[in-house]
Amino acid sequence: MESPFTYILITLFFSSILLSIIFFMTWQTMGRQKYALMFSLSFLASTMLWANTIFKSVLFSHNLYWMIGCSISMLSVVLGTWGHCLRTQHPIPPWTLLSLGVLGIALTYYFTYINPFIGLQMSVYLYIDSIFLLVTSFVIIKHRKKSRPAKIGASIMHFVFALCLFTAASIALAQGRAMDIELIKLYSVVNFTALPTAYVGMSVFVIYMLASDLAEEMKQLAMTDLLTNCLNRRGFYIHAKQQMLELQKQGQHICLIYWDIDKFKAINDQYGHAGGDKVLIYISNMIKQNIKTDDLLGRMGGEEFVILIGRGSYDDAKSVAERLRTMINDTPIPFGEWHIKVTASFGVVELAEKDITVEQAIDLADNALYQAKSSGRNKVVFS
Ligand SMILES: Nc1nc2c(ncn2[C@@H]2O[C@H](COP(=O)(O)OP(=O)(O)OP(=O)(O)O)[C@@H](O)[C@H]2O)c(=O)[nH]1
Repeated sequence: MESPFTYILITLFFSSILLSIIFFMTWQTMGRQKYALMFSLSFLASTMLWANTIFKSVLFSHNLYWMIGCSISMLSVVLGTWGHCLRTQHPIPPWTLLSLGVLGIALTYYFTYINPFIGLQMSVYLYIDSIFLLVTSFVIIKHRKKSRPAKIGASIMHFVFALCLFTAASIALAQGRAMDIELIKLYSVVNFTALPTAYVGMSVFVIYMLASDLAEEMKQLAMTDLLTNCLNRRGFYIHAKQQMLELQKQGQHICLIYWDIDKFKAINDQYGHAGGDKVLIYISNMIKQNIKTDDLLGRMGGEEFVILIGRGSYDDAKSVAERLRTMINDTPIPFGEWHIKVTASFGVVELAEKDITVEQAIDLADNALYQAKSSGRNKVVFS
């Protein structure tokens, strides 16, 4: 009859294989993101770690088994942390992670062969593993200002896993230079109860986090205009409602600007659809660069755009439209050997009343735009 620990190890071995396969498939199906491959390799390393522990007494001497286990464990956490840094575009350089991993292996080698010290031999690499997990926990939660539940969960699970490793390491260290059977028993209890739970919990939360990344990406895609990368009509309505409340709370003076490129059909006719597309992309980028990051720019369809802005006064807000009109008028757009001359007309409405809706504001601004068009184009009309 094998010890119950062996069955736990076998379960961990198979769980790690499955996790490695899941992340490999994620890598293949989610645009070959490097971080998913790193996670797959990290779990593959864990698989080898559990296999090494299962077969330890059969294959290797105790010290060799320990060195192999410590090296694979380091490899696994380095790859995992590296993956999380890639996912969050965190600037920690990979060589820092690798150096810390190599330091863990070197110290363990030193306390195993050169200056045998059982407490340090067993604990140093676990302490370093827990540093990696704490770094990962921090990197996940710091990624974006607003954390989603999946990220909070994944960050907490990495923290819990780090805490379990830290506890196991501290029990091992308490042995001192020689082995202490009672402490080894306690170490095994932590190793085989808290650690597997934290390990599986952490892995599941990472999968949940990647699924939630995908959901977020889909949501963004559904609200983005693919040609200009601005918000589309749906995205604009959703964001504008929240933004209006936010700007009202800040006591800002809000304006909605509805604008439309003049005689766009003629541009298409003269320069082809590609020329028209170039004009749409160029102008929307130019506008994005010349409004504040909090201002919302949306493409309502065709060559019609809308901007929601908040400023200290209505005069400031209204002057934005005139500034943008002049800029478009003064900036011929390079297209092949040509420079396309473009103008645009603007309708502007003040959102002075608190209970005005985005839809009503757009209707009013659209009326003003219509007047700008019918009175000669290339002008700004206030509602
Ligand atoms: N290149 C390109 N053209 C588009 C796109 N969407 C709509 N259009 C074209 O935009 C043109 C809009 O023409 P109209 O609505 O007549 O407006 P206009 O020619 O700008 O005239 P005014 O608005 O009155 O100044 C149509 O020819 C559409 O085919 C697009 O994504 N790319």
